[in-house]
This record gives sequence, structure tokens and C-alpha cells, in this order.
Amino acid sequence: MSVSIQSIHKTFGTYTALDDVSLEIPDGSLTALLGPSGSGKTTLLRIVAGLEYADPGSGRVLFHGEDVTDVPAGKRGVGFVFQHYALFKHMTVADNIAFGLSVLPGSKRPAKSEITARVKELLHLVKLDGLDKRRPHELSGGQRQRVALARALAIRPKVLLLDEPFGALDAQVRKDLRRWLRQFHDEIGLTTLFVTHDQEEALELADQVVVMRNARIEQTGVPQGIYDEPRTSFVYEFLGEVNKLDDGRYVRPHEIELKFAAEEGVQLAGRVNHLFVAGPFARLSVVPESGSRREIEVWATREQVEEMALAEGDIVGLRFPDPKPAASSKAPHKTDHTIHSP
Ligand SMILES: Nc1ncnc2c1ncn2[C@@H]1O[C@H](COP(=O)(O)OP(=O)(O)OP(=O)(O)O)[C@@H](O)[C@H]1O
Repeated sequence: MSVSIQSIHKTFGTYTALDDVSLEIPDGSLTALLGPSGSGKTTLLRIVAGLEYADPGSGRVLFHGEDVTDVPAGKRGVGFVFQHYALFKHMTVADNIAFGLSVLPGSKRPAKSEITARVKELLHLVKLDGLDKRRPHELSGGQRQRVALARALAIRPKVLLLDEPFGALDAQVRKDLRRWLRQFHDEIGLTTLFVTHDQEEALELADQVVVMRNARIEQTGVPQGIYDEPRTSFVYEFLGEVNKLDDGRYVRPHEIELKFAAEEGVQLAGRVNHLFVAGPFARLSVVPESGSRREIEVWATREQVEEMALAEGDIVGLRFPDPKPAASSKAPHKTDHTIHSP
């Protein structure tokens, strides 16, 4: 089921939460809404869900070409998972998953045996076989979020909406669940819209990344396209660490070559102000010897730092990649790298 968001405007009193937002979500894709706090991600997700409505007359939401702008949430066929576990504490895992089915009106409610079979199937899908009798407090945070996902899927939604579903979990669990979700998505192929403020999560998970800022979409594209060719300085900075050179160029720390100061090809000499080695990686802050006072962040390997016998206070040479056009600070309004339905 494709989702088309067309010229949506949303105000809360005098505050504009969404300002003329348009977005195409291809059928079966995993799209990440990425942006800082307050940029409008959740509001957009809630409007797609039907939990919130756009300003009257402002725009439309289409599901597979059908206008659902005024259709209430319960009739849109969407499944949600939120950051904070919304599981019913007093119910077993199986009852939590079955909830959406067991509250359907009589004519639509499946038979008990069908519900039991569906719960079993869903538990298997989210890799929690055998945990049906447990209660939420007997599960880990990651397991609880998988139950929440199974519950969202019970009604066989046409669109899955996830609002920072891993936001409350610790870093390692988050990483594992992120990979698991990607595989899971590939297996079931359900059109999914995912809200996150974590750029790594968005870049690793999504087919399409939508960067939001101040109630608008700043850039839309495939992860590598957005990372390699950010169209604005905001996107450059939001997608990972970046150095802004005096000539206005943006250079990522891993793109800078670290050399001895007298070596051929060196473009800038500077003093190592800070050196931090973690596992196989090394991060250096280099203060240019002349001119700019801007510190330059450089990422290298531990091996290279050890081979060069570098220490804080040493003078090193840097070589930058060939110039790319400087990013403009103006927000573009058009979609950049569009992706196509798989
Ligand atoms: N019901 C509401 N009433 C008034 N203002 C609201 C309401 N819901 C959201 N807002 C405001 O709209 C703006 C966008 O909020 P939204 O939750 O969409 O941002 P977000 O990008 O999801 O942020 P976060 O990552 O912090 O969840 C915020 O400034 C928020 O305070």
C-alpha cells in the first residue's frame, strides 16, 4: 500500500508544526522520518495514522490512491508501535497480541481458535515462540517492543507506523533490534513509516530517509545519496560529524588523509590537540598552525596513529578530498533522490 502525503499544513494555535509537507512513500518501502526534537516527525506520523488531522482544507493523505484524509484511525488499517511500551501490564503476552482482534465487533471478530492460531503465528514471526503466557514485566525491553509489534500486526494492517520504537532501549539492544527489524521488514514487505532522531538508525534501516527541520522536509532520498550529497548545511551537520573549512567546504572526518607535516600532498599543517584511541579507531582534533583557529576533526585507524607514533602536541599534515560544491544553507523544497517501489 503506497502512501501519498500532499501539501499538509498543521497548526496548534499559532504554532506551525507542519508547513506544506508532501511525501511519497512507495508500497512496501521502509521510510524513516529523521529530524531533531520538535521538527514535526510525530505530528506527521499521527496525521498518517488518523490520530491527528491536518488543518481543514490544507492537503490530503492518500492510501494507494484513495483519499483517507477524513477517515478515522480505526478505519485506516494502520498498526502502531510507540516508544513507551503500551502493553497492558495485567494481560499475558498472548492476550496483549490478541487484543485488537478480540475487541472487533461480533461480525468481524475471528473465532477463538482462529485468534489463538494467529497469536501463535505472530509470536513465531517476532521470534518469541513459547512466551505467550508471560506478562510484560517478565520480558526484556527488546522483547516487549517485539510484542508491541506483534500486537500492531495482529489486525493485518496495510501500513505500519513506528514512533521511536527503540528509543527507550540501551544502545546494544537498539542495534540488534534495528537489524532484526530490517530483516523482518524484508520478510513481510509491509509499507512502514519509522520516526527517529538517530541518524545512524535512519541510514542503516531505511530505503528512504526524510530529513525534517522546523516543520518542513529538508531533503528526501536514499540513505547513501543523502549522506554523500546533502543539499543543505543542516543536513550535512545532522547526518554525522563534519568539518566546515574556511573556504566553506564541508569535509567529513573520515575523508581527511593524515600525514606527516613534511610529506608530499599535505595541504594544511596543524597541532594534534586531542588524540583518542578506541579499539581499532582513532579520533584526532587538529588545530591549524596558521590562519584558522577552527579545530579539525580527523578519524584514522589506531594502526596508522601507532605507525606514525603520534602523540598530543605533535604537528601533523592533512590532505582534504577534492572540492565538492559547498552546501547552500537554503532549504530545498523538491524531493532529491526518489526511490522506486521494490
Ligand atoms: N497537541 C499539541 N498541542 C500543541 N503543540 C503541539 C502538539 N503536538 C505537538 N506540538 C508541537 O509541535 C511541534 C512538533 O512536535 P512533534 O512531536 O511532531 O515533533 P518531533 O519531531 O516528533 O519531536 P520529538 O523527536 O521530540 O518527538 C513541537 O514544537 C510540539 O511542541
